[in-house]
Amino acid sequence: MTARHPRDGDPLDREMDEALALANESQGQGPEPPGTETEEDWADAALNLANGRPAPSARERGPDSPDSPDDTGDAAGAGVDWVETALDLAHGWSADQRPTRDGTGADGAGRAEALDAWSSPSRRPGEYSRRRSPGKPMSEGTGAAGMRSRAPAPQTPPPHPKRAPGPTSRPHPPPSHQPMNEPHHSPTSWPDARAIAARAAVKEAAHAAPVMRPLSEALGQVLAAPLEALTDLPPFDTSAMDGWALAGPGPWRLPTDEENQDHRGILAGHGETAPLPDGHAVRIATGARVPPGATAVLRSEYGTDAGDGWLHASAAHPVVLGQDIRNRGQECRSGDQLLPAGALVTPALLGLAAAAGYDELPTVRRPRVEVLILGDELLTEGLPHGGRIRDALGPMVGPWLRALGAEVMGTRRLTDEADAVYAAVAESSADVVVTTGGTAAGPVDHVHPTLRRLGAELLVDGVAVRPGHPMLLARLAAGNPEPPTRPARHLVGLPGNPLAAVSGLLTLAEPLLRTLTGRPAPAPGPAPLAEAVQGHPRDTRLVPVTFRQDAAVPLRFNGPAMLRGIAVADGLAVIPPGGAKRGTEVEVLDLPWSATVTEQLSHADQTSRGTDRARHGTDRARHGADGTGRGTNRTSRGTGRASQCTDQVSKGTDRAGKGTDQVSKGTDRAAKGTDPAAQRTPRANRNQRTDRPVARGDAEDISPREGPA
Ligand SMILES: Nc1nc2c(c(=O)[nH]1)N[C@H]1C(S)=C(S)[C@@H](COP(=O)(O)OP(=O)(O)OC[C@H]3O[C@@H](n4cnc5c(N)ncnc54)[C@H](O)[C@@H]3O)O[C@H]1N2
Ligand code: MOO
Repeated sequence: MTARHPRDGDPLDREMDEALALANESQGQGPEPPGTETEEDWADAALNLANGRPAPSARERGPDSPDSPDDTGDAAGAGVDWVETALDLAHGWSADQRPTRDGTGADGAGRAEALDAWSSPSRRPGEYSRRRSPGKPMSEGTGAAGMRSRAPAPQTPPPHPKRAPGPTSRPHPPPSHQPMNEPHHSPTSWPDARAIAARAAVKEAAHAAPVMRPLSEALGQVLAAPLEALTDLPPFDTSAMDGWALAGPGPWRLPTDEENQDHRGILAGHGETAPLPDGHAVRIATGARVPPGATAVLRSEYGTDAGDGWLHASAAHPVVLGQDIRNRGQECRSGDQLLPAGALVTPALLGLAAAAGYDELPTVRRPRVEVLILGDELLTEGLPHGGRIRDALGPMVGPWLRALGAEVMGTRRLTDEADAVYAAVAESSADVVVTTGGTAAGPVDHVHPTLRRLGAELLVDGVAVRPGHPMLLARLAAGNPEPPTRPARHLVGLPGNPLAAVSGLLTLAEPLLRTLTGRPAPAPGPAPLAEAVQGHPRDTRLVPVTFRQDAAVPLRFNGPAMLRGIAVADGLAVIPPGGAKRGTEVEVLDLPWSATVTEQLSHADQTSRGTDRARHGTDRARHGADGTGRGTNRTSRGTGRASQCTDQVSKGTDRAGKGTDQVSKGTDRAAKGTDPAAQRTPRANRNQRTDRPVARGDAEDISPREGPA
């Protein structure tokens, strides 16, 4: 699905994405990235780093420079944008010097407005866009058939001119054979896109009825209601030790043989026993119900039964009132809230729920998701051949969505035919349809036309993020062809470039599914960068990182079409427009790998029992113990991962060492409360599951009367 009309998009943006990827890989040889400095600096640095050479002055370069952009295949026309501007600035070209796509110079009449922008090279990209994009964004009523955009005004500078709306009044539904898509309009900022995705399905989530699941099938689900204790815990006064239950001060009279029908004394599981008279003792086991009248428990190693019918406490261990008795209700009283709605059902929660009297749990219904893979060029097996490549997203997206809490109904591969895509989306019974590929504006990119034919509402149409900017989120109308009573469905359009698809998963699918699965938002997890990362001047970048000593180390192979970096990553660092210097605390998005591992373990465990029931249970447990897994993920950060990534990272220990310095400085500052980053949760402290509200029952509560074990 790669054939494109030359006027449709941003090949130069993509070229710059690749340049950014290369720049990161070769930072050791290049200048420090400019951070938030000028766009010209950024363009210079990116290009030099990408080309692996020191930065010459702009005047040293000319139109014959090897990094000339004239091989990009982009038509000029509406195609002028900040990247071209940056390239020209980097090359020292003026507008009329800049080579055109056909190599003949300025492009003629259609170019006039664009050329106007070149006359002031110090202008920022938004200014060019503003001058050349007088039209309203599509969201303000461009009349694209059936499509409305709710995307708020972007925080980033105004849109790329190619995405600025043109006249889009088109009859509804448009013809399915429409060869070319509408131009993109203004991208939504990355934070706004995530916020919109998180809010998009609030109504649907609220109306979904909880599903009662037996404890054996509830692992990895989310509680749909608070977990309230159905009993006191412990439910009765309990002996904490093997020994004797005592009444009053000693020595204590032991039962005679006649009285002591069971020489083992009171065992766990026995019903209520006769009251213990003052001055008497009786053998008792750990977990047994303490008899009425007992005032303490004496551990077997602290007392002596001399065989004369009397029990003596050792002088070294004087008996304290109530010692080694766990009082009824010490952990909770019946009706206490143990965990809030939204808590992830972990193995520990299952244990607690059982202790508190539950046989089954009310869980949030998992959203049903269908994955549609678009692209005639994709092979499902064997080696790439004849211009065709392996489908990397089919095997990846479904499991990723499961890890995010979805029930994946299936993954279908579709041909690049408009009607096939339309039919698949229209007929899907999924709550969320996730497509891959076809989001751009080429002749066989059918996602936008399909949404138009369906009268979908575009909530996000392009995001100011690299990679992944063509990603989209739409609400599919609940009317025809569906029954009107049906809740709205959503569609997440992931771009075809594999890392761009990952970016879409984390930017749009994760917040959408988080709402639909009732999970709380993860606490922000900033980490200091072990090295500087080049930024895009206008868009957020998501860069695969691994952790070394809690600093985020950017990984190589982070180009839009590459998965090699993300495959060894611990997370995706959120690099703000303009870039980030070494030591800067940046947000790092977690990857749900460990949940997938949990799924596999669960699967292995269940299938070894070989029952249908087990298969069912595995399916249900599939998205795994997110929270517990995260802890594991984080603790492994400084150890195994670090060695694994030695050849992944572009810098030696020197840089990382400096990064570590920055970490400790950051920590110091945070401790003093002077650093704004201290407002957020440092990643190092996040093993404590800050993403889950703390309920009363979370607090450790050890009876002061229970001695040390
Ligand atoms: N003229 C323009 N062309 C492109 C633009 C643009 O703005 N203007 N944006 C580029 C960017 S950025 C991306 S990302 C892609 C998104 O395009 P689509 O979502 O329409 O995806 P495709 O064209 O179908 O595929 C893009 C690329 O990815 C490969 N691909 C697709 N699916 C898979 C898969 N399942 N497994 C592995 N690889 C896949 C496909 O072969 C293409 O190479 O558009 C750019 N173009
Ligand atoms: O390169 Mo695209 O940004 O991969 O989305």
